[in-house]
Amino acid sequence: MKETTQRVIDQTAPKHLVDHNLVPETVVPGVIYEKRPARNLQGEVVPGLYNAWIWLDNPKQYNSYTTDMVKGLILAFRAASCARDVATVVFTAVGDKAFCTGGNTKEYAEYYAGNPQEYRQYMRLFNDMVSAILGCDKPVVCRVNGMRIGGGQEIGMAADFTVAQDLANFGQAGPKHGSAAIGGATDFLPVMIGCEQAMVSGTLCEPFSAHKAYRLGISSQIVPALKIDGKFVANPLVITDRYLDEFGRIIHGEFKTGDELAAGKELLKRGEIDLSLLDEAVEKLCAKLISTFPECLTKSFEELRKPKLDAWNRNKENSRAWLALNMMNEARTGFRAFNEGTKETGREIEFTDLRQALAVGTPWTPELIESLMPGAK
Ligand SMILES: CC(C)(COP(=O)(O)OP(=O)(O)OC[C@H]1O[C@@H](n2cnc3c(N)ncnc32)[C@H](O)[C@@H]1OP(=O)(O)O)[C@@H](O)C(=O)NCCC(=O)NCCSC(=O)C1=CCCCC1=O
Repeated sequence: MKETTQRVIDQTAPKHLVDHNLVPETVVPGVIYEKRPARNLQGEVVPGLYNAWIWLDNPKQYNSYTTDMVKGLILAFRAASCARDVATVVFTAVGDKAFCTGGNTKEYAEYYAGNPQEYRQYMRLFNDMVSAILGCDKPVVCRVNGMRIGGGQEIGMAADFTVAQDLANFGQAGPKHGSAAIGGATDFLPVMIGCEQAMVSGTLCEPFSAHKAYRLGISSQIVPALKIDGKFVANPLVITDRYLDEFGRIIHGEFKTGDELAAGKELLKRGEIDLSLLDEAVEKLCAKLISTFPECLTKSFEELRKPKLDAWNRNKENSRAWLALNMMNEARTGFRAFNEGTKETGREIEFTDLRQALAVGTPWTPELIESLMPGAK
């Protein structure tokens, strides 16, 4: 730093700083808040400036968030927002399998199923978490270390940037597990990828690859993560070497099939996952972000968030109410099925059985729900 600027700081910066945090501590199990020194474009540490790395830490359950973790995230985003010395927030998760697969289905099935008033309170916290990301006073970079599914995709899309390792899949789970992707996805997806692709993602729940996410515009950068014999290679399960099929349809980023897929799986088994390029890309983006005027940057991202924020604010209260009541029937059934099912029985219900029952006016009863559980005799 120039000596003249340092002199001004010494003479004019207040000796005591007011703490604007809601609570002094932000330590919640399952969420890690870490301040890492910020770096400039040359990769050098900039003394006195940091990036806040907010980690989901529940890798055994694919970094799904429990109620306590939702609270932890709200506090963490508030802490980062208030920290004068924090330039950028990096929102990520532990491990290389999953960034987040949404709400914790065990908690949903064992506590919230059939308990709409409790889920309504949970949804207050969930909504506050999404709003905390969208309202963060610092730019938020989602470092996608692995799959981003369901509510995980929703909180990821609430971030300003998405930088992903290319083995990560993206998608929604709601209508397959008894929910609707109205925790942000139905607000953000049409804005980000257009109505038709949003419809495909939000209703059919077929995951798409990082390469496709990049092509559609959910991610601004992807990097390879698989190393074979010490060399990075693109995700071998996905078509990355050609753009069109013989009929002119886009196949770049689609999942391989047949022998090509089998060969890809063999390669994947042989390799090791290394997220160093992901970290490099994230650090570089953070460095670009601090090489700007702070207020002008803030005004810019606040304006650019508006299409997402407007849709979110328009719908979030209605969504909360609908999701709460849906815990009486479809969510109660779908989340229990995922939680109680196994790889052998399957973890989804027979959807056509339910539809056939409803088509002849069968009411929702506990007996109907039991009969739909995977493996029910
Ligand atoms: C498709 C999957 C994401 C990944 O499938 P696969 O690769 O086959 O892994 P699994 O064997 O299924 O999972 C590995 C272990 O992780 C546990 N797991 C995964 N996801 C969750 C979760 N969300 N909560 C709790 N535990 C989870 C899984 O049980 C395995 O552990 P085990 O001990 O059994 O070996 C697949 O995992 C999947 O579909 N997961 C569930 C996705 C989901 O339904 N998420 C909730 C969506 S709804 C949501 O998030 C909402 C947010 C707010 C608004 C309302 C709402 O609904």
